Amino acid sequence: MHTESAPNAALVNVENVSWRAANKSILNNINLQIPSGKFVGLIGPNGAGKSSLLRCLYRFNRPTLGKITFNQQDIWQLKSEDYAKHVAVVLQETPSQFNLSLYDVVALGLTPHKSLFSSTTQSDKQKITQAIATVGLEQQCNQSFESLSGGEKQRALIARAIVQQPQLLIMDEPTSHLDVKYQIQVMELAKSLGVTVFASFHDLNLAAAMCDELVVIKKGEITHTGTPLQVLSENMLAEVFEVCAQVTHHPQLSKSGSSIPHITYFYGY
Ligand SMILES: Nc1ncnc2c1ncn2[C@@H]1O[C@H](COP(=O)(O)OP(=O)(O)OP(=O)(O)O)[C@@H](O)[C@H]1O
Repeated sequence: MHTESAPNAALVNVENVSWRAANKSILNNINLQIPSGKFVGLIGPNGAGKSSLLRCLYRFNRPTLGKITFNQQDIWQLKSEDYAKHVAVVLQETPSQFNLSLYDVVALGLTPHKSLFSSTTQSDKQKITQAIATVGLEQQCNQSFESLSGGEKQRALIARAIVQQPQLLIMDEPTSHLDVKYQIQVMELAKSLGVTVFASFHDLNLAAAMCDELVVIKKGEITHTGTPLQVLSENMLAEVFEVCAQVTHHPQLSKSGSSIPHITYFYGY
């Protein structure tokens, strides 16, 4: 398979995807492109279909209709181990890791790249140690994964993704249990990897600050796409999220120098 994409070419293409479960239409005719190298946020109210769409992208849900391509190849035509080499997933609920140490969990990122029974090389060990240092968890290296705090667990899973060296990082609400500092830290860490990221958010101000592009989904359909400035309008917030809000500008500019929208919510409506 191709492993390189030109910057801004679509790494992922979602074409006319619908997904039904329990006799209900959950996703309805989704069309979406995720450009290579961009940080794309998926936002929408509870039950809109964010996790369902992300699950289609990491092959947990098989679309009922339509097609998803990765580097122009249908993801269901790829061998699962090939897809796993290129796509890392960080979820909201940290899975139980059977008494593994933080180091062991991060080392799991190598699994898609290794053949069965092959041993860990010196260079593998270096990659693991380096990733742990990148997320600032050297002190916790031998601690059991289960004993880490929520923020440390999420950072460990990002370290696992760093070791995996994916082209695409999918994150489903990875910060919802974290305090403000870790919310920012985990997302900035994901951004610093320089890979394509597709992440769902509930915190719209965090999404505005982190994302190059936003996709809005409501009742299984995409309603808006564009830059945070284009998408996060007071009208959209009223229509899609049913809140009364004022959108102003954040005092900081984004790294690319563009204005970051900032939402202030009004109460009592
Ligand atoms: N396997 C399934 N079987 C039946 N219904 C499902 C299944 N998976 C999801 N749904 C339903 O699909 C709808 C969308 O769920 P989904 O988890 O994708 O929404 P979401 O936007 O991620 O929501 P939230 O913000 O609350 O996490 C919900 O009504 C949910 O109950």
